[in-house]
Amino acid sequence: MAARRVVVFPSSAELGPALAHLVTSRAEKAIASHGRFTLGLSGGSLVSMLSKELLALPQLDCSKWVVGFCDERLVSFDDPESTYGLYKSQLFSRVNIPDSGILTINSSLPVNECAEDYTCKLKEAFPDDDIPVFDLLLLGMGPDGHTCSLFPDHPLLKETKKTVAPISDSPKPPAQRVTMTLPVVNAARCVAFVSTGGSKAAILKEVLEGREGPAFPAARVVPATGELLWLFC
Ligand SMILES: O=C1O[C@H](COP(=O)(O)O)[C@@H](O)[C@H](O)[C@H]1O
Repeated sequence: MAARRVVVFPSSAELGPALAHLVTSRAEKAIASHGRFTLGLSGGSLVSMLSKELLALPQLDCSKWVVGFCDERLVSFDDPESTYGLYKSQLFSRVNIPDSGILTINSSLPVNECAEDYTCKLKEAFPDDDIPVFDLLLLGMGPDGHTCSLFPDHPLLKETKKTVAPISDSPKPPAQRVTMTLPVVNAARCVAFVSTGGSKAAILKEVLEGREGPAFPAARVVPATGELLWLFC
């Protein structure tokens, strides 16, 4: 297990540029080592912060990026809840990432088939890995300690075989989603949580310091050999 690094920023004005630097420095390193950069994106508050910060960079070359989704809501891409839809309008449409480098779900499928289809897409994108190994996963954490679409006390926390799982009883709407499982998250080369807002401070303390009772989903993110970073303000 690699060491965890926790960085506290006074505000999102400082956290944002550090996040952009993390992404571009990991991209540079990955492309130099294996010719492409594989990035897993979360939704929620991360979308606008990441998009704004990456677009503010003087130069951004995404031509060798392969982007997947740590979780995705099963809604059409033009629905305001669609994580892909939000990134498309705020980021992908403004940078040079090829369409073939964006691994979207098929939102017209029923949730179980959608998860199977996304599993196949990841397998095709990572033909040499038994389990997809992303260069960088950017995760959020909800005020209940959830991450991806892995919620407290949910049976999906125990999933060990699937790389992508369906969920149809998400306590946070929309109810139907697909999510990377903990084995994929914990196989990444680097996992970075981005957490902003005082409302999450109490739960963050419990995630970082542990608590009595079952660990929160976010606390179960412990990359086997990769790095774990927490960026929060
Ligand atoms: O529903 C979701 O929530 C989490 C946390 O979102 P935030 O708005 O509290 O940052 C997010 O990471 C996940 O991708 C999303 O589907």
